[in-house]
Amino acid sequence: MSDIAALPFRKMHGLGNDFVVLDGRADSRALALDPSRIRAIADRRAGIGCDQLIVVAPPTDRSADVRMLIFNADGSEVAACGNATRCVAWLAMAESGQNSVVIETRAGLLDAESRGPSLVAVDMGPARLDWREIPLAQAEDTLHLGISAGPLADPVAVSMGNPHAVFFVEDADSVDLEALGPGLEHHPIFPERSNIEVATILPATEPGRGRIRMRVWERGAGITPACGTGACATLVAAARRGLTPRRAELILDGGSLEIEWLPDDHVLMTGPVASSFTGLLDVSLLS
Ligand SMILES: N[C@@H](CCC[C@H](N)C(=O)O)C(=O)O
Repeated sequence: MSDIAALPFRKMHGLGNDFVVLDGRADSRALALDPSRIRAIADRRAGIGCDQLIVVAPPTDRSADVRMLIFNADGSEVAACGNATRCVAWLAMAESGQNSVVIETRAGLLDAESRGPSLVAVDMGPARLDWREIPLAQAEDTLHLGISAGPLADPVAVSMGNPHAVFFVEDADSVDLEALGPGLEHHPIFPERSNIEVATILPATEPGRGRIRMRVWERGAGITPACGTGACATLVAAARRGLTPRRAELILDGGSLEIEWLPDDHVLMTGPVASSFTGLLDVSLLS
């Protein structure tokens, strides 16, 4: 029998966008996973299966309660993940018994607070709109990016700490994202690749609050049922184009998020958190 202990994990999700969450504060092996191990854990047939692997780590900034590391299913480390931020905030608030928490990410310090037993609001920081911040390979107007693929054209580029290209279409549900996503994700205009959103503006049901149907092809993960940063980027893109007010319900495959682009340019995201089960990672996935 192996004397190497298995590593505890928790499976969580935000609107079906699912995560394997490891605690690097309790076991430093979680802080040293290389991309091939991350891919093995994320594999839905041979591993645990997830869209992103999240490692909770000790903060390096004294004003933060916890730090989170974010890895896509393909093993790439990224700076932002809206749905996982709500999950980590929920865990940190459960640990501390507090109603609010500060989370350190590579995209910055994010303030989160509880809005109910399994509802969390996160200030996702400012939307970044300069072409260098997306980043793009060359100077371009981020409100009208000159790229296209099949029926998709003229996206808005927004960074929420990670890159997004939002295409507005008549009917987001009829877009073949499986076919169009990979080429757009790897388009040469995006030196760090990009997340790709397709969005349709729906009739509003109350004044001052838009409604947007959105689907996503995530960089490093493919089609997922929801993307928190994608929802933030889509609301910002719609408001910049004058298609909605600065607040909207974003209707994703996995459910809805409430998004508001605040006057200080920060984006507030509110949505649910779910903890599915806990388990032990087989040591064969760690070596
Ligand atoms: N699912 C996430 C975004 C995860 C990272 C993204 N795929 C990227 O590569 O930037 C979310 O909820 O925001």
